[in-house]
Amino acid sequence: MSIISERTQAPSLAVESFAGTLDVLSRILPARLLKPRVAIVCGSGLSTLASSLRDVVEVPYSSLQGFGKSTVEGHRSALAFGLTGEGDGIPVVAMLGRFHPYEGHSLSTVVYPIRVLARLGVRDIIITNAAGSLNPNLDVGTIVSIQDHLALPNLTGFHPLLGPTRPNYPRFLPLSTAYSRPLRRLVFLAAHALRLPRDALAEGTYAWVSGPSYETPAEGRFLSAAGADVVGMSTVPEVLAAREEGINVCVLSLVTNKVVIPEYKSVREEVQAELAGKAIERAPEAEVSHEEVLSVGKQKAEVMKSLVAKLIELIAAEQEK
Ligand SMILES: O=P(O)(O)O[C@H]1O[C@H](CO)[C@@H](O)[C@H]1O
Ligand code: HPA
Repeated sequence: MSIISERTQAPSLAVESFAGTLDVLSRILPARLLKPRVAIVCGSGLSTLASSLRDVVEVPYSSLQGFGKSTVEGHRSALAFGLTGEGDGIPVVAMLGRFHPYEGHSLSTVVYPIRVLARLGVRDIIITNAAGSLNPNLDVGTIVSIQDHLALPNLTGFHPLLGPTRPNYPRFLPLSTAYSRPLRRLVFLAAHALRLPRDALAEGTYAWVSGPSYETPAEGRFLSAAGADVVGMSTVPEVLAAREEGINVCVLSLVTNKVVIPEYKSVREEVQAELAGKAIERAPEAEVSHEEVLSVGKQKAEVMKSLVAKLIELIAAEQEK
């Protein structure tokens, strides 16, 4: 089996199921919710980002052809359609849970919901995730507005856009402006409007790794030396599909942990000191866990939620200009 068919499934299969998915949605949703103006993808532990929407209609992924099931704790499996903002409200759709390749989903399944959102008319997307910090200046709890990515899987052949050319899709997608500068500007204006402290929001580069293991110290050092500020196991495939569909992309990473990059202390010297009867100082060995990731998501849910809500208001105002 070729790399392409093994890794991506036939893209045409997914394309054929759009009609069924859109038909289900058009039967379930009231007209005012059927054309969302902005989409949110909720990262690990961040499904509450959609909890401030009103008049919500939740559509389980299980009722939508082509959607998988999210199996990761902290991810639900439903689309939430609702309104935000004052007056008539701004129609928004939130993905309560995403698919990661490490769960066993093909890359075409991972990005399928993004392609559905495009067909619902979404023009701007806010993709969120939980991420580990590789940059000593980015503390746990910081929100990072992503300006670029480093995707080793893409560079080595695990890429969501592999496959035959399709009509109306670019063969060679440019990515130098993938992370919309106008949207990143609105992120900082939203933070200003909310009077968030300066260090609550930073800018940085996201490294995509396949997971599901967290990074070894050497991998952490490698990604950091290569220019990445945060690392995670999602988002980049969604960004690529969104850009291919012509959607403007904004990514917000919540730093949930520091990637463990200790200074190596020689075990030989430690043993020699021990044998010589000298006192030895052992640094505690740290490990990251998904529980820690979820717990920071929970603690920071409110600030993320208000930032996303304000950002949607600003995006909607721009769309009307
Ligand atoms: O990127 P999201 O889905 O927020 O989740 C992040 O958290 C999980 C690891 O704790 C990984 O799936 C990683 O990508
Ligand atoms: N590494 C990879 N993905 C993650 C991390 C991490 O440290 N934290 C949250 N998602």
